[in-house]
Amino acid sequence: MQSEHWEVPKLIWQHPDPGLTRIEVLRHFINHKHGFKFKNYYELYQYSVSDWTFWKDLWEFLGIISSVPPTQVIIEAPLVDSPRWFPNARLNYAENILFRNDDAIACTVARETGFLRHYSSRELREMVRVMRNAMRANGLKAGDRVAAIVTNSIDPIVIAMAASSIGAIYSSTAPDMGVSGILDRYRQIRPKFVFSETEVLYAGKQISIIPKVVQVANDLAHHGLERVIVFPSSVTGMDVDPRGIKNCSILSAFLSEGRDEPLAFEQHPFDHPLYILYSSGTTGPPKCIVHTAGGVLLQNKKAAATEWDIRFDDTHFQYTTCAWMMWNAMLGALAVGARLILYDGSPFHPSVRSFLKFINDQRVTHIGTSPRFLSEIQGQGIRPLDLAPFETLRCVYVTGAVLTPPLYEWAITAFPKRAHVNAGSGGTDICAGFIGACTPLPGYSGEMQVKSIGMKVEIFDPEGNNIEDTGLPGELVCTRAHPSIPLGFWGDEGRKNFFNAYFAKYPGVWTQGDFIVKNPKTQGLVILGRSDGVLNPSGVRFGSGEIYTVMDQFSHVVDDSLCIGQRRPQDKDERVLLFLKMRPGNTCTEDLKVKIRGAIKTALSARHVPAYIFEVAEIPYTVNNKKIEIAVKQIVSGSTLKPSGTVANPDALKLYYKYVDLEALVGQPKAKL
Ligand SMILES: CC(=O)CC(=O)O
Repeated sequence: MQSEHWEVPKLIWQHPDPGLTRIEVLRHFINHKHGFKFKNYYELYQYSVSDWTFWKDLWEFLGIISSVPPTQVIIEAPLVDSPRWFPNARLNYAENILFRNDDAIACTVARETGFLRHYSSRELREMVRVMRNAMRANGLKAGDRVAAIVTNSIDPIVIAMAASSIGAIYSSTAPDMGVSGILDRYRQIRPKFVFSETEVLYAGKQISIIPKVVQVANDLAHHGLERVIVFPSSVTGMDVDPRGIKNCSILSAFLSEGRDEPLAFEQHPFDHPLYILYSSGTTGPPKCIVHTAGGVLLQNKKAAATEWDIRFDDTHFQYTTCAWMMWNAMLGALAVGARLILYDGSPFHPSVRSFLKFINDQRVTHIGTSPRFLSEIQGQGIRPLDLAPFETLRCVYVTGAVLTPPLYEWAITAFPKRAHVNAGSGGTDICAGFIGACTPLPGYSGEMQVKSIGMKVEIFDPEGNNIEDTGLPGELVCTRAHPSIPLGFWGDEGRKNFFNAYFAKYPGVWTQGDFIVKNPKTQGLVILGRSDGVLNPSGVRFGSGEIYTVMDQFSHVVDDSLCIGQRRPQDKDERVLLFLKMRPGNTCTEDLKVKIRGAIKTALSARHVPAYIFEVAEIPYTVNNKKIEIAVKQIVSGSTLKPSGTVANPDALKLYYKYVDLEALVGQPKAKL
């Protein structure tokens, strides 16, 4: 769509008192400090992406705790070389996250069973102290790796903060990941310790993960692992017998090995490694992305404070596993003095109604969720506001996939008007956001509001021209350094894989792999899908997100959908295939297909109409709840794939092989309408 065809979508957000927002306070802070006269977010943003001093301003504004404050902001270097930030500063990440030391609740652990346990910030620090001392007694030192197989509970925070207090590097996976997925990751990073829970509770089922831990421990013993530390889940509190697991202790025994020393935070450079996260490739070994302590701290505290406006004593609930970067990112809320809700389990068990009431009862101020969750409750005909008033709720942040306009518009009526429904996009690659919310600015249906402060995001055409003001879609790129560019990939000799992952497409420019468009009328941004999943029938390029938006109209009968392009070696052109997973009791009738085709034609164009629509039993997802489009596209185009441990339901991929030979299956494509 060219610039002149864009419209201003429905207004869905307007702050009643924009001057009170933290991002506005940051603007005044910077104006005052430098004598600038920036009038609005956009002027502040321009400064943030053209003058490195912005990041020092931000450091001061956020009150980053350091033993040596920075004097120099950056040693400039090409992005691909991960420029050094704040080279002379010394700080500790955990010291910043655990800055509160009082009786206010820092974390609340909750489970499907109704289990609830609060931890004050004083208790949390004490747990970290004991863990740190045990780790030190067992020889953990800066740069060593500590890995975990854990649910979202208090334990991963304690382990990660204790590791970080020493300068060790923390990495976690969720217990639902398969053995090969865990080994693909941890064999590469060679952890010294692995911490693991022994059972998991999900959708009412208690599952022992001991057999998995045995396999992981025995294998990793050949890859540098010195100790396995197991503990029962906080819900069951069951006794654990560590005898079948190599080099294994139970947590209480491990903790008793530490000396009684006070909590201390070792001071390291800003770019000291903190976390290893994994790229969610659905085939091939995962890439181990090494993130820096200072970069993650500055970015995640920035987002908590200025993007979501989380404040001291607020309550933040990000629904996530410990395998998704949103777990790491949510710790930014602790760094501003808020409480975290740590929930693990299904949001639908015993019922989504009780889950929503729990959010209300815990007086949550900020929820982080996914479009999938919202569309599920919408599809079930549940409107949260009918269940509870959500009196404290101020923000509903949605990420992980595209939040479509119908879902946006439903969400603003489903939650209180005061709650800022907004969407953001970034990724594991930077452990931060590229695009997100700006509370004082108006928000429009289907659009993310702004480029995040400090993030020089542009939209490129295939030749590398910036096309963002044309209204045409292109590649999301980042053309300037920011503090959470990772150090690189673990074990990536010569940085070859790092280069190929982000810099092969445009020289010197970070390519994120998202297909994006900007509405020139509002400056709002819309992710249309992953750029390697772009659909391209007869030369019309569009993202699957556009089809999913239309599919929201059918959410009462269609549970989920997957839209991909098929192009086999013998095909002259690509064709669009749409797969539907129906809600129980519904089938994909010819009549429904006609309605879907008609809706797509009306909303988009005849060129967007799928050549085929099929009912399938399952849509494949990654363990981080992302639809797997690329692997399905490859399968239906004739490739045979070996799914990686990142696929949550690998058997679902098998359902798609039969669509390679479509002609045998259904004959020639029908006329489109
Ligand atoms: C912030 C994000 O972009 C999170 C994700 O989708 O992985």
